[in-house]
Amino acid sequence: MAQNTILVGIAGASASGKSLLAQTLIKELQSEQVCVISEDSYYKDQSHLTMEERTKTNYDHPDSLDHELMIKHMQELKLGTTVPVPVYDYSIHNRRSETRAVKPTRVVLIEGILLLASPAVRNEFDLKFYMDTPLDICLLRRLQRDIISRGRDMDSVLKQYQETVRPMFMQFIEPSRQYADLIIPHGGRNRIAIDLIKTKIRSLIEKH
Ligand SMILES: Nc1ncnc2c1ncn2[C@@H]1O[C@H](COP(=O)(O)OP(=O)(O)O)[C@@H](O)[C@H]1O
Ligand SMILES: O=c1ccn([C@@H]2O[C@H](COP(=O)(O)O)[C@@H](O)[C@H]2O)c(=O)[nH]1
Repeated sequence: MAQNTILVGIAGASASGKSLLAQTLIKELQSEQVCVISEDSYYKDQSHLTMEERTKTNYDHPDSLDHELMIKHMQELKLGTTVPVPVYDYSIHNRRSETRAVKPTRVVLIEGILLLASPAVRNEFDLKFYMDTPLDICLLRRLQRDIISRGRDMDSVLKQYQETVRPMFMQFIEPSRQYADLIIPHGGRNRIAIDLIKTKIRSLIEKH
């Protein structure tokens, strides 16, 4: 039996442009056969911790993510099942009580920092991309984004960057680059990469 849902992974450093690339593809493809899930949705539930304790979590280590649930959802999507994806709220460092129903569209884009770091997760993907944006550019974009959209201040972003974001990038994310099928430079506005990926996705939708 032909596989119905194709899973496409977009990995890379925080603020490398993964989400922008995924959203641009969704907007420009204008197809009901494509949707996007963020790995961030699968940060573990932290309701049992105080806000102060939550700020100390290492959100760049694989242990902070419920990859088991994510893999279960990836496998269910491939079997044609709609899945309840958790909704994550960065401002409280926790999941919200509601979930988002994601249907098994022909192509499901999944974007996240640690998608290629473990064999169990990366083996579920049919196509794997890695956003290869220089780290200093990522830091500048993260500072701006986290202050404007994620309820953070400059001191906390810089402290977290030095204590966990950069070290975990070196330990887990950068070494996972070798597992990508395609490496994308210049961030989420790389027009040639966007057009090539759109052509590939359209051909997958048409073959269906
Ligand atoms: N090529 C680019 N040029 C300018 N800004 C960009 C570019 N790529 C991403 N950004 C901006 O940088 C920030 C981080 O990008 P985002 O897509 O959220 O990264 P990620 O999903 O990898 O964490 C966002 O505010 C986004 O609009
Ligand atoms: O509560 C949280 C959860 C995550 N983070 C940071 O988010 C990034 C991953 O998301 P991107 O969209 O790829 O940037 C990761 O580096 C975590 O440090 C957080 O700060 N707080």
